[in-house]
Amino acid sequence: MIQSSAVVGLAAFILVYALFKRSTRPSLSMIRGPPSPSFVFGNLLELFQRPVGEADFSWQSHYGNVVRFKSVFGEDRLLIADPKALRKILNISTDSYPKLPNYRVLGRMITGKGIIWADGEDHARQRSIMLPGFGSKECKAFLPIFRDCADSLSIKWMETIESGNSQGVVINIRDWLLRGAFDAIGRAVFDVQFNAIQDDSHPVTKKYKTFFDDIFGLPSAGQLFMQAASKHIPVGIFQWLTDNGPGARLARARDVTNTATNFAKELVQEKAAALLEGKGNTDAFTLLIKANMDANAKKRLSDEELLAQMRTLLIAGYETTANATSWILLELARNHKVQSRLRDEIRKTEATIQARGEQHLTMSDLEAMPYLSAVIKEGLRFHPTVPLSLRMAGHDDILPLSKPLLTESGDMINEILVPKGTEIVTSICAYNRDRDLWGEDAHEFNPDRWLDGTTDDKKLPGIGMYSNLLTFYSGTQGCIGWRFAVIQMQALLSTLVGKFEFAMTDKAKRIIRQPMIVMSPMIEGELDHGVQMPLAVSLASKDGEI
Ligand code: HEM
Repeated sequence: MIQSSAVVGLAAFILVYALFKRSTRPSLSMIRGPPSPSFVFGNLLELFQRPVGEADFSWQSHYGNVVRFKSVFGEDRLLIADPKALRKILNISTDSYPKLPNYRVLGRMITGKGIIWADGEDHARQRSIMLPGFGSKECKAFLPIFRDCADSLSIKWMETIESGNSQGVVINIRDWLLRGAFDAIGRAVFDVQFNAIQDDSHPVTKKYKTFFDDIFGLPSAGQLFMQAASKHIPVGIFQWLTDNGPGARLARARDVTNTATNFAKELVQEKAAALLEGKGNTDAFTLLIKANMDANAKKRLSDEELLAQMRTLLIAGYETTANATSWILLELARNHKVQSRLRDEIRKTEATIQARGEQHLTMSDLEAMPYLSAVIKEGLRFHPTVPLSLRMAGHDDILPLSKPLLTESGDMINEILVPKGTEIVTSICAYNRDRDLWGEDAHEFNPDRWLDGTTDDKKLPGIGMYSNLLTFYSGTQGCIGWRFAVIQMQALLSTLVGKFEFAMTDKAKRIIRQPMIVMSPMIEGELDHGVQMPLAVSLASKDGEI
């Protein structure tokens, strides 16, 4: 009784406060957008309860690359996919577009006060210590680890196919790719053997395996409401609520935090001791600790921040890459010609390696495979694993637009005034499907666009970490692990597509892209079975024919 009165009281306070705040702010009413089906939830359910991109693409095609939609209690938010506007937000005026304070509280709950939580100078300081572990040379040096993981996965799939008494079996490839990504992160970033491909009983892999699904998957209307409305709760109180509040999702997050913190503490101590003895390894985290030891006192990360970076790298690095690779294999299963052409390129590379009298692919081999690169870029464009991110206007600002935008009054404008406090969805998935950038067939999976001149770097807007894609975000908050991810995907795809053929199953035809911070595959009608991508897998013929 007391609890429900408190909830009603809190909701009433939020409503009054939200209406007051809104009445004192300049309006966004000139920007067009979809009608809101509900005063309480606005358009949030369309955006976060439907498959990824459905709302973004439909709004983009109706209203253009800047869309006004409603958050809770009729509050305006913007969805932005316009390249020039995004460039200003992410590359030019980053400090004017901070992360949302209430979402930072959620970030702190999941990773601690690390780089995902940090903003402004704090963020720049943390990032400068983390970057040396993820340079081009460092990531290329991880190739043997990625190859090993791909080989171990292949052995498991071969065993499954052989035990299936037939040439083909159905394998939940997403589950295996997740195990492979754990092992890759474990060895390359932490120099730890999780051995998840062999057996996923390590306490860390067990706790993290369904982390995103358990905490962010299939959010109820109430949860979405609370996430958005929490902006009106003072940060200290919201923080206390996430640390102590009831609810299975919060309890799950706290449980994972405890496991991860214990794991991180041991490892940080071990690595620091090894470095002091002059025995440091070349895993990314050792490089990070070394950079920290070498930094001047003002720049140095505290012990708490070091632990937070470990949790951040663990969380940021496995599901993203595993899902991205799964989505590409789904496209190959759907597009046999693409799959076959990729396998031809892999066979030619294998022949070159044999002719050299060697066994393993090198970075130069991978870099000399244009079709593999085109398939990966197209997969990352078409299925961006992190489909959106939120930012807020720190002060009134003017955003330039790449293309004139039609307003409610019928005028065409070339820039928009964004009032201080406006929450902005930077739509990675909508930017990646913009027809002006990627061509009329932007909604089709077509690796050739990267080879036939359709995507002309000179015409693209100069944002993103990789090939003008927004998939790894952009600017000083762009993904630091993008090279790590791309090389891992190169190793995985060249090994797996060389050895196996992938085909659709009845279930795979019902795969949908579920939003859970990352974009994960689920089967329509089987959402309660969790994340899965069941594909038919058989041995690929040696001559590359399917
Ligand atoms: C296909 C794989 C990946 C995708 C699509 C991806 C995507 C992203 C995106 C969109 C962001 C920006 C998030 C935001 O600010 O809201 C980000 C940040 C980040 N990513 Fe990745 N990521 C991937 C793999 C990785 C890997 C493998 C690592 C590390 C091993 C990693 C580490 C990070 C870190 C530390 C940040 C925070 C950077 C900062 O705030 O300065 N990511 N990633």
